[in-house]
Amino acid sequence: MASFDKAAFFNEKSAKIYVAGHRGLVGSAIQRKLLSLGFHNLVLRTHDELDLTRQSDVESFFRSELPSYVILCAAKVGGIHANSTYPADFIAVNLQIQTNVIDAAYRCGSTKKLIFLGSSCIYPKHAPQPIPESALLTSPLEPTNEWYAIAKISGIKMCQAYKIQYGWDVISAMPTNLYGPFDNFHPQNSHVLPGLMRRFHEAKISDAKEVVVWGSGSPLREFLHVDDLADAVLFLLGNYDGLEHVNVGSGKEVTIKELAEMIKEVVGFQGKLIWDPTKPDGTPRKLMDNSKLAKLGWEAKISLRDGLVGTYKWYLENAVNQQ
Ligand SMILES: NC(=O)C1=CN([C@@H]2O[C@H](COP(=O)(O)OP(=O)(O)OC[C@H]3O[C@@H](n4cnc5c(N)ncnc54)[C@H](OP(=O)(O)O)[C@@H]3O)[C@@H](O)[C@H]2O)C=CC1
Ligand SMILES: C[C@H]1O[C@H](OP(=O)(O)OP(=O)(O)OC[C@H]2O[C@@H](n3cnc4c(=O)[nH]c(N)nc43)[C@H](O)[C@@H]2O)[C@@H](O)[C@@H](O)C1=O
Repeated sequence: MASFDKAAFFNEKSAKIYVAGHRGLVGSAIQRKLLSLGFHNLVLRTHDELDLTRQSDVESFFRSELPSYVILCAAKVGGIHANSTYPADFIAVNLQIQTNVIDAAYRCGSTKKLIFLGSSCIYPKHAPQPIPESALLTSPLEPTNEWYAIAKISGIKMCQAYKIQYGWDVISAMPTNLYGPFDNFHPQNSHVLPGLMRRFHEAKISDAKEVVVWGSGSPLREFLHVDDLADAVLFLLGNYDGLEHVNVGSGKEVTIKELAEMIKEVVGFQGKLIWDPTKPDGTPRKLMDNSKLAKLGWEAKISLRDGLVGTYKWYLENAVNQQ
């Protein structure tokens, strides 16, 4: 197995890079970033072309493509409602995808480095704030997304195990809540930001007087624009080869009430917000400690307000007729 030269990644513009999940929120941003930096030998497969839950298909794909780098952003993803409603899918599909991809990438022999993406929901419900990487597995998880979190924790541990046993250069990044172009704007299954953007937009168009927002409005969340995340992922590929996972966030948090007011204003909805207390709040607070990544030399650039304006523009131009 070739060893990883930290400086080399950004000079290897012809390296074969497999972006798993390239049509999703994160994968599409990573693809844009790679192309903008001059990387041109990308390997891409849609879900229909390669179902990553099928072990033998994944093994054949790696044996024939032999990528040098793998960025693993294919996953079963959704907001608080989807996580609570489809726990079997969230645990099984994510375990299958990540196990198949990580193992096949290692065994095909060509992959110099793989980055696995987890999520800030791996941390305990009542973790110390801001949450350091060392808070992993220190107390119970948030019940609304524990199935997804357990799969993601297994992914981190699998990467560590392959690094320890085989000396393979495999790392994990834990992004906070993300948003941006190519997000999922589904009314029930999406995350809060695209879900509310769509609801406020549809209320504005239909001249509705009220919009219902889930929960109490008091939970705190940290949002990161997906273009910042893509930049951080490539930064880590070029600059990090440690055993421990790395938090990736903006360092800024807002309450869901503040977020809702901001989206309302960006969309231009004039009516009232009605809070639905029958819907779960989820984790009360989820601000990550991003000092490890800051010490390596990376920080977020896109403010939440600018990111919201850009995302709403993208929504109007590309996704407004989505079902
Ligand atoms: N969105 C967020 O707020 C956060 C996301 N993350 C993590 O970032 C990563 C990317 O998430 P995100 O971009 O939001 O997710 P999306 O749902 O936007 O994209 C997921 C991608 O995975 C692909 N995919 C899903 N199942 C399969 C399968 N069985 N076989 C092949 N491909 C499959 C989809 O392919 P296709 O398009 O062809 O259907 C899609 O391109 C995930 O690991 C997620 O856990 C972490 C923190 C927050
Ligand atoms: C990224 C992270 O995302 C998920 O965790 P979450 O942060 O709780 O995700 P969320 O965006 O769905 O909700 C954030 C908050 O917002 C409130 N909320 C209000 N109104 C709407 C609403 O309309 N839709 C949604 N989804 N939430 C709403 C909602 O009640 C909650 O208090 C994990 O499942 C897991 O997938 C994960 O890793």
